[in-house]
Amino acid sequence: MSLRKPQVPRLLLNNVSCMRNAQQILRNVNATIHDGGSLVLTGTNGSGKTTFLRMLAGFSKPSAGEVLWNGHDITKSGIFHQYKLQLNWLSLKDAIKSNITVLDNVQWFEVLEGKQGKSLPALELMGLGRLAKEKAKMLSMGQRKRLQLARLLAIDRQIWLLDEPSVALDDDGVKLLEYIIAEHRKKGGIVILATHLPIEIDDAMVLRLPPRFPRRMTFVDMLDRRDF
Ligand SMILES: Nc1ncnc2c1ncn2[C@@H]1O[C@H](COP(=O)(O)OP(=O)(O)OP(=O)(O)O)[C@@H](O)[C@H]1O
Repeated sequence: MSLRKPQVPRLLLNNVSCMRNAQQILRNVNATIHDGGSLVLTGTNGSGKTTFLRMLAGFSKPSAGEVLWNGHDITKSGIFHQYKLQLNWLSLKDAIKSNITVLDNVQWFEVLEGKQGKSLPALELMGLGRLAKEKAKMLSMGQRKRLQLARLLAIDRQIWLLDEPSVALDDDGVKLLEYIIAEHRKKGGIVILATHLPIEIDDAMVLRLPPRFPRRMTFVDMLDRRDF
């Protein structure tokens, strides 16, 4: 008989609901995530994927249920202070400053983190080494996304919250994204991401959020109907 205590999950969502602007967006969500785990959020536009990530990032509080980190409620201020230092947030707003260099756009975040030396290797891994000394305004959409991913690597925190990380990436970019996610997880990192696009992540839990409103016939459906 094993006497080992059951492991406390790094993150636990216990019957969580979340409101936004007085509207119920998420209802009774449950998830358990251990070190090295990954959760992929899917669902129709407006189903609440970003809301889910924002709640985990602490931008909004659950209206019911609880989010536990190491068994502690993240909404308690002492806990949140420690928890937020584990988070790395990537969203469609990329916070890239156009008039400083690509390298400075990563290094600035790294320095704020009290770290050094990872920015250039991260940019090189993401295929932007050649552009490191250029102003960021030179970057294309996909290159901007690669820069955001280089930041994740340079800052190197445990919990990645990624909102549509593969948007604008080409095939190689998506493969790089899949690679850095796999490497991060091997080190015990956690990756929670929202996406509409296919992405290969081994053993990821997939949570499909239900649509918020009953689906009505759309223009696309009308085009599909032969008798129309
Ligand atoms: N700033 C806001 N204030 C109030 N309600 C909002 C706000 N942003 C989004 N919502 C509402 O919250 C719901 C969920 O939005 P959310 O952005 O989480 O969906 P999503 O699944 O990420 O959608 P998408 O696939 O389009 O990115 C939507 O129905 C939307 O109307």
